[in-house]
Amino acid sequence: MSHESGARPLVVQTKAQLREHLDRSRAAGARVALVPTMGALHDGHLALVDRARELADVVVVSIFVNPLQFGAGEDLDQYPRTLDADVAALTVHDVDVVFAPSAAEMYPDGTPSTTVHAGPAGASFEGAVRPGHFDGMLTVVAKLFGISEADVACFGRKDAQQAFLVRRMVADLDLPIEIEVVPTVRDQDGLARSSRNRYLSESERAEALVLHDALDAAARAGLAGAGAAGAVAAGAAVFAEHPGVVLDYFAIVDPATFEPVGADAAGDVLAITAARLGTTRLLDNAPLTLVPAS
Ligand SMILES: Nc1ncnc2c1ncn2[C@@H]1O[C@H](COP(=O)(O)OP(=O)(O)OP(=O)(O)O)[C@@H](O)[C@H]1O
Ligand SMILES: CC(C)(CO)[C@@H](O)C(=O)[O-]
Ligand code: BAL
Repeated sequence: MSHESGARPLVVQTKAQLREHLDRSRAAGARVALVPTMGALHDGHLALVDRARELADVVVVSIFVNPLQFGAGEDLDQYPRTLDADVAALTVHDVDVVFAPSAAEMYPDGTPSTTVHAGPAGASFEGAVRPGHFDGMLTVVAKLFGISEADVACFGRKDAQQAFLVRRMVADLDLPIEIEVVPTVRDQDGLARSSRNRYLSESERAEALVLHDALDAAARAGLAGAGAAGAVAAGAAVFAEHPGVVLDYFAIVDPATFEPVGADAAGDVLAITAARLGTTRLLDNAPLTLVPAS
């Protein structure tokens, strides 16, 4: 059960191998943490791994580019696949097991006939731009929970709507797992780390800071008493200075429901945004406080 510090993780491709290994660990009393990823790992993923290490005895990282959550015309084929580099990074972070199944292993009969439906909160924002995305995401996450029987799973706050929907699925379906949401890791200038950042050209990388700057502007407006509409306007104004960036949405939501807040909302809320730079889609979010105007 114990993992030697600095040892290469066990890399398994099949559900049976993973189950066999984890059954042995559990029989020895180990608590298991799961970190679901699509690979092309960066410091954001590694922060999830480090948190998982604190929460459990055995850390499993899954690496699977899940076809079910990609729409037609999205980047399923181009999505970076860097397994050797990923395993090397996970070795340094003391991961016990990497589960890297093929699509045939995960979906032996093709698209499963039973899937998870994300419900109304899965149809807005990311779900509106990427129809079916969250059903596909929740379906694979439910399968990973079932295969690993993990005690806890770690997700990133960068994908806030995803984390919200995973928590809701766990509550709605009484799944026996704890969900831990880990703060967003950023580059020094504030850009949220993302596997898709590597698609950006040099000039797009410089412009990508617009997401962070718009969230900052909204936070300042919220603190200054501008209200939800004023905060949205402040964020949108930053995007307006970058006509080459296509804004998908900029909104203020209630983190408890993921619904847009009303005009008279006050207190702690969440600003969320997504935008396209060329063919690359990025998303980000930040908590903000709406202070009532005095
Ligand atoms: N910058 C980050 N900080 C913290 N967690 C992150 C960060 N980026 C991704 N994660 C989390 O890592 C997990 C796996 O995400 P994924 O493999 O899709 O990486 P990604 O960088 O979000 O890629 P993409 O470019 O596809 O959005 C998710 O729970 C996600 O929220
Ligand atoms: C949670 C996840 C690994 C499911 O495929 C994916 O949506 C991701 O990487 O955020
Ligand atoms: N990081 C969220 C997974 C996706 O974009 O498909």
